[in-house]
Amino acid sequence: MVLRDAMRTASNALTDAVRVSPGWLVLCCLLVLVQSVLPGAQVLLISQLVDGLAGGGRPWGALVVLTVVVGLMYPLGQVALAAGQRLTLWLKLHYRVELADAAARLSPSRLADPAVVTDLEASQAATEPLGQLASRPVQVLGAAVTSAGLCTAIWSINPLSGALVLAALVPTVFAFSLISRMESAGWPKVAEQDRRAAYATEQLIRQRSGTELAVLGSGAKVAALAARHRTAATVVLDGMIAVAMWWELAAAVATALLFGGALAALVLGGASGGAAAAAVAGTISGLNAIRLCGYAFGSIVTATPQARIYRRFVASVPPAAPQTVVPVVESVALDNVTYRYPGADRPAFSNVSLSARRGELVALVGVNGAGKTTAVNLLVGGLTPCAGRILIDGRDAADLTEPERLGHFGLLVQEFGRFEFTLRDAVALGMPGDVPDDVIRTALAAAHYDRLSPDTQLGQQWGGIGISGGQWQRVALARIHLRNAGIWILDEPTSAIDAEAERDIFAGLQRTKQHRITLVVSHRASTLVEMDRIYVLDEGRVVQHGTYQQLIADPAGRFARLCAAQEG
Ligand SMILES: Nc1ncnc2c1ncn2[C@@H]1O[C@H](COP(=O)(O)OP(=O)(O)OP(=O)(O)O)[C@@H](O)[C@H]1O
Repeated sequence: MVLRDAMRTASNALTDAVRVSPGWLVLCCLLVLVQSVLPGAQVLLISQLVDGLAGGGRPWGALVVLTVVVGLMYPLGQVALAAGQRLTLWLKLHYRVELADAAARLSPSRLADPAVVTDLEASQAATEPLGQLASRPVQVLGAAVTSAGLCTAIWSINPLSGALVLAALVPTVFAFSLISRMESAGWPKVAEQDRRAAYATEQLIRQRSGTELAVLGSGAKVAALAARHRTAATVVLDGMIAVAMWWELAAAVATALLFGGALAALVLGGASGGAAAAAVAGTISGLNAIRLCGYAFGSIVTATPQARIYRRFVASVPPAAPQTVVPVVESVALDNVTYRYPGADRPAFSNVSLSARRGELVALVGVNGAGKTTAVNLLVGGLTPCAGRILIDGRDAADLTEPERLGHFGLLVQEFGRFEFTLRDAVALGMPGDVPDDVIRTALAAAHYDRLSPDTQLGQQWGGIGISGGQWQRVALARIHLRNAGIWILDEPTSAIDAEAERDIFAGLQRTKQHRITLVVSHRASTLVEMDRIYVLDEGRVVQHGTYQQLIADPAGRFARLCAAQEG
């Protein structure tokens, strides 16, 4: 099983190397193969040289060739190493680019699955060992050729010695199979602890969370959490190294005994002095080859689980489907929709029906946990209803492909991205393809943020400018203006924006509303006066709906109580 999996991993890595960097792979193979026949040749030449000298001759031929062979070993080894490193470099680049492409194709519904995010992170970590994988089977092959060459050379002197030299490979391969199986079980635990430690460390070094922790004086607590996870990972690793050390020691002793047996068989078989000297030199080369073979084989087996996660993840992401923005949508509706989060004991969203038509400004309002974000995720397809339908222009959204469905929406989420690119690039993310500067400027003006040049680099860490939370929100809003899809979903679109600009932004939405359906998610009653219809959500149900005036007129209603609580 371990062997079969390792062979599949090795063959996949070689296939990738053939595609990505065939030149370096071929050079690597050639150099390693040439290098691997040298120890066998060395044995024969030493035997001839020593026996020739003992016989009183001057074996110049053997001496010259032996000098060439020994002289070639070191430079060939160095060049093979460099070729292997270059192969690794290009493969690593290939895997990183391939993974970034796959991550860019992830749909919101897949991103909502925590297992997908875990796999993505594991795949990211896998690009490093994966890059090194292709040179490993070449090294194993080289070691096998070295052993076979030595075996043949020594066999010609004494067959039993030759067989023992070949058998000396077995303990190492066996030990590394066991070590690798143990490591395959241990690595996921190490990776999990490392992931948690990295997350905690990130909180310390990210500007926003780091500042909050510094102000709270609680950085040390987070550092202690990170240390706890790192320690747990280190303990698992340390245990694995201890076990591996014993297995390697046992294999080394068994190998030494087999080589010793090979030498003893030579002596008992009455070998000449030259043969004995050659066998000793061959033993040293053989031990090196076996050590390298064990290491390379172990690396393949250890990387196998990571390679499997990487390949499964990349293969699971469908090819890019171009998204076409749909600029005109007549209606959108939730039709009796129920949704229960996996593992939750009751639905977060129960039998909700609501609708909006082109030209309407519709609000979803409710306290924390009322179900507003769930409603948004159901609409855009991040979540799939347990019952009921989402209708876009009367058509069940479940019948649309994910890119088709997403093309209907411009979504401004509360946790909008603060993309520290140039202002042009940060806004141009709003729509596919290249966007001319005048279109970028128009979008920024619509979001009331037109005082900076599109060339401005955002983010001080890149030598650019720092901008405020409200200004970031306007950049995000400019992306929605640029996208200009038929349905706009704005989740607290002005939460970080000052009252004056907020008024302007809502007046702008009101003025241009006939072109689209606008759904606004908000807690704040002051922003809702402009709305044509308001749905009040409570514990996952629509408890009231109507215009602002209708809802406020019922002092016992949920909406009026919500407003009163906010004003109070
Ligand atoms: N991933 C999740 N798994 C399980 N339950 C969840 C998940 N996300 C939200 N919930 C639960 O679903 C309910 C509705 O949450 P939702 O995020 O939709 O509320 P919300 O109205 O957007 O709240 P807020 O105003 O705080 O953003 C809550 O009870 C919440 O605890």
